[in-house]
Amino acid sequence: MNIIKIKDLSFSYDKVNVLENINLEIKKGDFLAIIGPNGGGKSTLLKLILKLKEPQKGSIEKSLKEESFGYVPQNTNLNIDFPITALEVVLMGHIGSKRKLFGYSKEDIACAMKSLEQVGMQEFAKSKIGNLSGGQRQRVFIARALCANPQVMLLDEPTASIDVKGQKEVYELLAKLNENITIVVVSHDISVLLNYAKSVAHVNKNLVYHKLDNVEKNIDDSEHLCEVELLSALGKKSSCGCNHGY
Ligand SMILES: Nc1ncnc2c1ncn2[C@@H]1O[C@H](COP(=O)(O)OP(=O)(O)OP(=O)(O)O)[C@@H](O)[C@H]1O
Repeated sequence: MNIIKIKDLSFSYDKVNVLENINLEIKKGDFLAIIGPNGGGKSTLLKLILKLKEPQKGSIEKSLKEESFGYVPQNTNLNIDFPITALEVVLMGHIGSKRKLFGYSKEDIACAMKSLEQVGMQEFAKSKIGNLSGGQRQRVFIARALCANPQVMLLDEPTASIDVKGQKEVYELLAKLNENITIVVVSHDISVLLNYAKSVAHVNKNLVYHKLDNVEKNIDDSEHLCEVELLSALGKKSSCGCNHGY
């Protein structure tokens, strides 16, 4: 079943075309990696899917209600020096949350604790967000999106500035969540990511889609291959725009 169907989509900022004739179908249960060079249009594509921007040409059809889509943005607007706990960060994402004068309801807190448990961070509920590692903090942001009970989760570079061990932990968590939730993740950590993804969309103004089912995915994540080399290792070709002759 298609959850998202993008047809002939184009988008420009101030007449500069960033996405051109994009076609993509995202199926229920997919784990889609969106990769591509800096400025290639990946974040813009996520924002269009989330209706944070409107396409100038083409269409995006969704078979689920808007509230079924959870979003973990690239730069969470949160000052990590602000003295807020992991639990409070998660509570901010609880859709039914009605902030009371003296705190949140028991149900809100139970729901937030459940989300923290899902990401393995329950024991850090009372820790200040600034005292957590990058990987732990990211898991808290994922818990915040989980609190709204999404069927699809879109994440924009969830492992930026996290070490390889932390990256793997985040992707392993996403793979576990993928048992019930469709995952769409923008990332530059492709050597790690491709070991978890079921399909990959390479975005550089245009979009090239590869299904990764039935492909040997034992990619050595200690090697830092470029996107074209990786896709080529998977037996695919890409038009990524690097100087590799494709
Ligand atoms: N609000 C904006 N106004 C004008 N131009 C923008 C705006 N947002 C992004 N752009 C431009 O659109 C292009 C695509 O940006 P986008 O953030 O979608 O790329 P990206 O693939 O996510 O990049 P990165 O990997 O660096 O995060 C870039 O050239 C960027 O400078």
